[in-house]
Amino acid sequence: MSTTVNDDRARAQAPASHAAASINSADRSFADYQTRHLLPIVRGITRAGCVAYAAAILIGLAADVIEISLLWRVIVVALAIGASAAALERERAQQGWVAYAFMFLCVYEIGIGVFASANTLGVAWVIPAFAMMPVVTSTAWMSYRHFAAATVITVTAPFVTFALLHASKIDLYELLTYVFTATITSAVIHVYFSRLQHAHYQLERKLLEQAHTDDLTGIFVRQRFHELADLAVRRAQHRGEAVSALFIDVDRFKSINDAFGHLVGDAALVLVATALQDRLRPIDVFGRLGGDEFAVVLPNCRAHTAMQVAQRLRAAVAGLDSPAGQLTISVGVAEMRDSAFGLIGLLDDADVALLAAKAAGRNRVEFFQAPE
Ligand SMILES: Nc1nc2c(ncn2[C@@H]2O[C@H](COP(=O)(O)OP(=O)(O)OP(=O)(O)O)[C@@H](O)[C@H]2O)c(=O)[nH]1
Repeated sequence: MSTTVNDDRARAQAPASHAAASINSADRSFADYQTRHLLPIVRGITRAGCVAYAAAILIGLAADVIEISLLWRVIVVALAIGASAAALERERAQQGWVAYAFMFLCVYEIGIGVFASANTLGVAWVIPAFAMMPVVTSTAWMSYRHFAAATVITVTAPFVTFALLHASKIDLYELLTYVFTATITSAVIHVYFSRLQHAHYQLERKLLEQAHTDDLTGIFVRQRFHELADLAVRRAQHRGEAVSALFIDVDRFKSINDAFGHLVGDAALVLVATALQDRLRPIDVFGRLGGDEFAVVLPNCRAHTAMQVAQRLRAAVAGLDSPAGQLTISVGVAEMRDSAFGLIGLLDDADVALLAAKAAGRNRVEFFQAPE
């Protein structure tokens, strides 16, 4: 599953008014989740189906009920079953594997019918196989629509087969009884499995959001910031674009805590984080590194522009109306010097510049000066 910086920002940081806009991306990620969790189940079912068909042929031959003159039919259809299972093994794209799952189902239903046509016991032998199909495949479908389509196939195919092979009335009644029961059972399994899947997906999302965002300020925590910033730096380097970073620290924050208490200190941190975030672009990666330290990675941004952004952020914080009196920040700015440096090198440079800003008196922006 690929997560873009924008998707992640939208999920983790979007205000409620943007919630509707992210519905589509939520749907997309549920489909990704299903591919992650459902595809192994579907592949397991198709592998088991291949083994079951091969076993049925061998048992049929051992029991001497397969008509040797018609053996080719069964073998041809067995190869088709194997081919559609093999296609499913290779496909990961959602549209593709769903299509192959339906193809496998159709070929398998035909395979059961062909098996009935090539053995001396006729349809009686395959009634359990037809009845098992809805139950066995009940968990494989991504939506109620897909499940309904699969049900139409698993219910229709045996009756078409029985009509073509002129099954007796008693066989038809037997089939009807089992397929009816199996279809109801499969619907129950599918509904409960889907609900479970949805609940698990929502829980997974919630836990990820909690793990990725700082509960005080609502912005990315250090680890997530590093992951997304690293991605942004690599992407910029791959495209040959400039990338810059800001290292930000609130000035004399300890004295704010000491003078006003930690609750007011917390409120000041929220004010600062919100003011900074509001002035950044959606593609910028912004995180809290810990305490009163923040960092920003600015993709496609040269030193000159990064300095302007930093000055804008500094001025915005200095203009905040805070219960802790005037708040100020110091900002260190650096532009990626050498592609071999990577994110860590870039942040190190910005950190050195931040120390220079602190040393020069705070409430300042300093650019990293590379040693001669
Ligand atoms: N209220 C509050 N305080 C925090 C939090 N995390 C860290 N701190 C405090 O933030 C202060 C950070 O101080 P420093 O950055 O070391 O120093 P400073 O006072 O800001 O001084 P300079 O950085 O040199 O300007 C410490 O006193 C921490 O206890 C938090 O989540 N809430």
